Amino acid sequence: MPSPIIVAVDFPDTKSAWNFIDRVDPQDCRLKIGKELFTLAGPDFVKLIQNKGFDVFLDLKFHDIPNTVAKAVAAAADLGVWMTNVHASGGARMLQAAKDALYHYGKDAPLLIAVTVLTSMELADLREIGINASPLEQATRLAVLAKNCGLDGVVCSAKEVQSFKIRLGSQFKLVTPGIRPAGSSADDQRRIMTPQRAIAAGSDYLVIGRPITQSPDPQKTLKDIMATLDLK
Ligand SMILES: O=C(O)c1cc(=O)[nH]c(=O)n1[C@@H]1O[C@H](COP(=O)(O)O)[C@@H](O)[C@H]1O
Repeated sequence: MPSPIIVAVDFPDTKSAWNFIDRVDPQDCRLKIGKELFTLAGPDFVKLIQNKGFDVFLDLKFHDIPNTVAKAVAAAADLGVWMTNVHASGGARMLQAAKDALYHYGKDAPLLIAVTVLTSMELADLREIGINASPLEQATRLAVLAKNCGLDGVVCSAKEVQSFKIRLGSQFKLVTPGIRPAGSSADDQRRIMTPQRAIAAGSDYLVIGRPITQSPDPQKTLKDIMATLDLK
């Protein structure tokens, strides 16, 4: 069974990124390329990683007017990535435009995932930006919107997964960052859960960065985390 772990390859330069990538096995994880490395190294870097056999989640969290997001999502599809994402808070017309842009790619289209409430945010952060709902309420509102617009799933906290699986169905993919093995630092994350509990709750994919990328032996840490998971 393919690994549910997506490693967030967040590094300040390509040399350190390659040093990491060369030490992990594409059988054991997929790789997420985000704003830092994509800004530094661009599409060619993504292609090189794909050529090494890794599925790539291009995490650029597009959030703009519908036309701009549609074009950006199509550019991600042209790169041949496995998964890409947009912010659900861009609204229904933006989400629909993103979905429509992938129509012509058929089965080669990347999975299109909407970010709900960032896992670094808690109640007080939502209040600060004028949202008077709990993270669960706000994430639910955005996840329902994403599902109604035909997206493949959402990025959410593992704390929301149990409720979302019931409400949104088993086919709707739940991608959960904010994953921290017991005893590791939360860093800037707020709504966190252990890998074992996140999988037990129903997460489809675990996004894990620093606990693996900063490990002296990333492949061993990856295997250790996989050994804790009860995969069905
Ligand atoms: O879309 C994401 O991947 C994402 C959404 C979210 O709500 N929270 C979140 O942490 N992420 C990403 O997941 C990764 C988490 O990294 P670590 O905190 O190092 O495990 C980072 O690359 C974030 O950009």
